Amino acid sequence: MTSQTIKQVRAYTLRGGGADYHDQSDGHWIDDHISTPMSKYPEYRQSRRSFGINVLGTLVVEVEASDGTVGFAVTTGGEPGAFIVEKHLARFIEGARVTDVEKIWDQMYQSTLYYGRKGIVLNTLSAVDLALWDLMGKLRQEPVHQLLGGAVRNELQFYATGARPDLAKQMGFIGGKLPLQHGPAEGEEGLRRNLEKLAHMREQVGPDFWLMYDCWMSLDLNYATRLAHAAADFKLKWIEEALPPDDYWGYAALRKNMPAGMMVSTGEHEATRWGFRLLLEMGCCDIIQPDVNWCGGLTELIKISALADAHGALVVPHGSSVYSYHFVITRHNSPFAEFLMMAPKADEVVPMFNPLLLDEPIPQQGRMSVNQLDKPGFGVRLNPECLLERPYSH
Ligand SMILES: C[C@H](O)[C@H](O)CC(=O)C(=O)O
Ligand SMILES: [Mg+2]
Repeated sequence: MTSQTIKQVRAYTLRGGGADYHDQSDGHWIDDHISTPMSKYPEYRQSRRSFGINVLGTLVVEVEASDGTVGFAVTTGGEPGAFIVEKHLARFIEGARVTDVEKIWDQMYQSTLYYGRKGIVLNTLSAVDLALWDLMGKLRQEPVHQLLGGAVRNELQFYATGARPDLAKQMGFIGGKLPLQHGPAEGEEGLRRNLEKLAHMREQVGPDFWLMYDCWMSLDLNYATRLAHAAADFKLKWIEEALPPDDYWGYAALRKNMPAGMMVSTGEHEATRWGFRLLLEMGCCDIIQPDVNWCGGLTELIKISALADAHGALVVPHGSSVYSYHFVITRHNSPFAEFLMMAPKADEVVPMFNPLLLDEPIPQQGRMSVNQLDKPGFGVRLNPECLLERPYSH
């Protein structure tokens, strides 16, 4: 395999679900009055699609080795991501050895520093990196979790994110994370509704099931502190992404303000070892949540995770489907994983990147055996019924 080089890299886009899991149709819980940084504008409060949460769509990156074997990965990045891959990053990938992941990562990162560092550029870079890991696995006929050092346990355990933790409990998950629906602009009435929802769910699921609130960057320090203290009565396990991702100082203060036993989690919109270093060194949170498809891919996540381990923080990746599963099963400081409920009513388990991937494993009774991951690479295929477009080529 070491002699294999990369013949070609190709970038495609897709609309409607897939890696851009916010790109859903009307009536989906994920777009039903969720608190966001845009909620202060009443006209953008009811729907996140109204302010363009789904404008990017899915990006698919394929890398083809000299023997014709193809690795691929997906992310959120759509057409701008496709442009970056085809017009800029391709020069560092084509002709390189398949195993040169560190060098390719470094060249992609350093060459985009002047317009990158986070966001869409890092999403795109992540997809290239993950496609290379998929290709290495396929060429070696080994699952990626084996390339990462091997599973440290026989199964993954999941909590579910969605509007119905009560149903998630019946489906065997270990916890349920609700989207916070009302932000500071909705005042005391909104705060009361948030707490009523939590109280109702606590009643439904009993005292021991984990309940969390995902605040999607939408609160301020005062509101988040008040919410956390009031939510302690209903045994909220953690408060997630309460503040804007650049407010490291706010997170550090929030963590100090937490009621006993409640954790702060964040990081799904953070990227690279340098971004996570700030979160960890400033004591911003107990759990970091890098999205494997956004934070820099696996090559970077290995570094982020080691740093978190040294700081005593857990790494529970945001979403990321198979890209998370293959990593989490190999790390002691990633004791459980997230499953995003993509059924419109959160009432059944469907694959997270539905409909884009074939063979995408799903939890059964909130668990996934390592055997479900024992296929070469990430073990998934592109669904030929999803019509991919290649907007640029080089
Ligand atoms: C439910 C959240 O608002 C968001 O759509 C997903 C997320 O942040 C998470 O799964 O975590
Ligand atoms: Mg979140």
